[in-house]
Amino acid sequence: MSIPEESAEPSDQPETLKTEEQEEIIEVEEGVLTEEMVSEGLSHLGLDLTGQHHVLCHLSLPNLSLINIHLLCKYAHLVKLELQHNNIEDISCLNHIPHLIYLDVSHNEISNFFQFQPLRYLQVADFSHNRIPDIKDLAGFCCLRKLNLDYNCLSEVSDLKDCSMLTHLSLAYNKITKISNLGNLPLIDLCLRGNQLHCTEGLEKLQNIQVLDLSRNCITSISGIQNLRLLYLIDLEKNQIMEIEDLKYVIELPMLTNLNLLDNPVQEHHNYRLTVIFLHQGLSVLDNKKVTVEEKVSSKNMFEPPMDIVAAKDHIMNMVHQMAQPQVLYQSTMPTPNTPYPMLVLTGPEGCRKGDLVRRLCREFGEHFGVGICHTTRPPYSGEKNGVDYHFVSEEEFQNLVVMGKFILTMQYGSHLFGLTRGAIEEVANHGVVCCLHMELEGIFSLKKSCFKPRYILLIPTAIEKFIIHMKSTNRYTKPQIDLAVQRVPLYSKTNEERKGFFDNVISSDNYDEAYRTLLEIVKVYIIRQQFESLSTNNKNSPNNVSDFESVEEPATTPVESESLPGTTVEASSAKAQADLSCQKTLIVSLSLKAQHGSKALQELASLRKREELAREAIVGKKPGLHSHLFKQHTQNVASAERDQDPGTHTQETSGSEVSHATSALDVPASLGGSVEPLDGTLLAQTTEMLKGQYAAVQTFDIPHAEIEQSAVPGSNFSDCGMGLDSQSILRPESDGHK
Ligand SMILES: Nc1ncnc2c1ncn2[C@@H]1O[C@H](COP(=O)(O)OP(=O)(O)OP(=O)(O)O)[C@@H](O)[C@H]1O
Repeated sequence: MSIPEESAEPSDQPETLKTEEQEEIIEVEEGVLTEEMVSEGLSHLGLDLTGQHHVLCHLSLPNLSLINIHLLCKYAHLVKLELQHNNIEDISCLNHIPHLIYLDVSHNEISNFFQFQPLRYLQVADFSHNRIPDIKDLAGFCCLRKLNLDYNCLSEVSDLKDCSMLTHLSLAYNKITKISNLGNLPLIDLCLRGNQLHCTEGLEKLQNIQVLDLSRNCITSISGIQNLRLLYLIDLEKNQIMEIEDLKYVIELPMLTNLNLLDNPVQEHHNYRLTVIFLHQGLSVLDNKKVTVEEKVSSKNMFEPPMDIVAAKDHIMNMVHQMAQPQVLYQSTMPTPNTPYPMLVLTGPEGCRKGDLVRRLCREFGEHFGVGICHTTRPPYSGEKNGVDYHFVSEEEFQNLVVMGKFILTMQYGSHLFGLTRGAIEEVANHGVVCCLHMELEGIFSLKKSCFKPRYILLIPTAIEKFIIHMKSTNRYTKPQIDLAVQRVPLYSKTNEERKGFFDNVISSDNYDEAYRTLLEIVKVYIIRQQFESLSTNNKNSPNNVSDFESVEEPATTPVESESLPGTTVEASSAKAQADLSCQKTLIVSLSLKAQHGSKALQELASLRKREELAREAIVGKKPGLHSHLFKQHTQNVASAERDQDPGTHTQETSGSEVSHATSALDVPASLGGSVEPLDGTLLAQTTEMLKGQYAAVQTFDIPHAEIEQSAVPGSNFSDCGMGLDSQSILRPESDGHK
């Protein structure tokens, strides 16, 4: 059976037609938006344009390979339209959807930027992953807040200046080499990740910006971003920032808390992380890692250590070097609980003439005071003499002295080193006088860590202009030196304010002569008290107690207090200038008193008395200790066992004591020339009488008695108002201090 040709023909014809139709339908279905698709993608019931009918106003049509979306012209009521992941090139249908608020056409084939009538209500537009080559004027899009243009073909950012509502703009992974014409956009968040920027030029006017992503560019300079005062996060990962110096613009950003510099050459710098943390102390996240409190403290200690830390380090260094040397006995300055070696230290900024004051005091009252001569690497000023003003040494010599453990303290001031040796104090102490020093604040911090407990007097300029004029007039100081000195003035006043009792007295240095008079006021009271104190100590320790001495009225402290403002001190000082004469008389009295005892200072006698007493106690077995082995030869082992139990006895002084006493139980200290006999009760009694006489003389010499009484330390007695270890300061700080 065969099929007739005719019948075969007609059946063929429709077959062919059907295939074409079918193909056409398939083609349409593949790229064209249909009603069915729309109906499936609609959601969210809302009101239409008239406000009278309810309509579905969200349309979501992702991943449908759509090319033709003209059908959307019929859906004018849409407010949200999502067309991501299609193949759309033409979005002109949007002209017919005037109330659109949200538009997502990401991942399409769009190459024309916003080629439709301005959508007045459009707030959020996502055009990422398209082929847009440039940005055009968006002036009509007056509600646009967020615009995403990531992964397009943009080479320049411009023409956005009229988007007066635009706060979020993302332009990541384009080919942008230049930012221009952004004007004063109210941008808060700007992303320029993955472009080809070399600098941050063009961003400086974005005053509202808070988050800035500039990662994965070729940025070498971030100049201009210092103007972005609200910026709190800046991502600069994978750029070409080389130097810490380049970060100076970041450091000026007051709100910055989060900085990312990962994969920049600057990270290779030594101590990079701590340096950046130190430079911007407001950072809480650096390189995507939380900044810890420990890091902040370490960075501060590394780059701007508090004076306490510097002093502690200096002290440790000097102690270690001292320990490494053969131990030396310093007889004259050996501290004991009741008779510390008295010292007077003047501090203040360079140029306040504290050195001159120290020298003048020691020149005029050399029987009481001697200058402790420090070492320095600075060259002598004209007129200065080696061994008189300083021991002028080379840097190498200075370092050798450090290693030899000679220093009690060292400090660098400007480009020069300064140091105080134990020998310098001992030298003065050997003459039986008070050691006077002048030094910068750092030196004070360091000295406070030592066994010495001097009286500290702060000299502070209150009239800065005058201070500068004085410094200039000396022709000694360079401009940077003057600047440094002036800059350090607040450091002194701040220390005085914050650390109650840190300084025993404060004197204004504005007027040199007045400052000297005030200094005399302070030291005159000191001299009297010091002598009474020494005597009192001897008196207590002596078996031949001079009982009637105890009835002597306690002298007073000076009213110049460390807490008083420098200005107040000046007033006080001028009020007391009239008492200067009496002060001088007092000094004369004490000088004559001293003359009667040969050249030995009372504090020396007291020191000797103390040691004698310890020896005496050891003999009678009342207080076995260091001295006991000197007398009980047969119990040597026991004594050394005791010593071993007390690690404190291995201090420099102790070991020295052992050496010195090894020859004779009652050896006279070398500082006394080895010829002075141990004191006996008669001498003590004589001394007491002498001082009583002196005290009476002082009273007749017009020392304002009321002044003395007013400032007396309540509850204290003579033995605890000395100027040293375990004693209250003579001029008691008003509140609890740090001494
Ligand atoms: N051992 C030391 N430790 C700490 N500071 C010191 C030491 N020796 C000196 N100084 C201080 O170093 C600073 C510089 O010393 P320099 O002798 O150049 O000062 P100056 O110009 O004489 O200052 P001033 O007029 O205040 O005495 C001064 O403030 C001085 O007091």
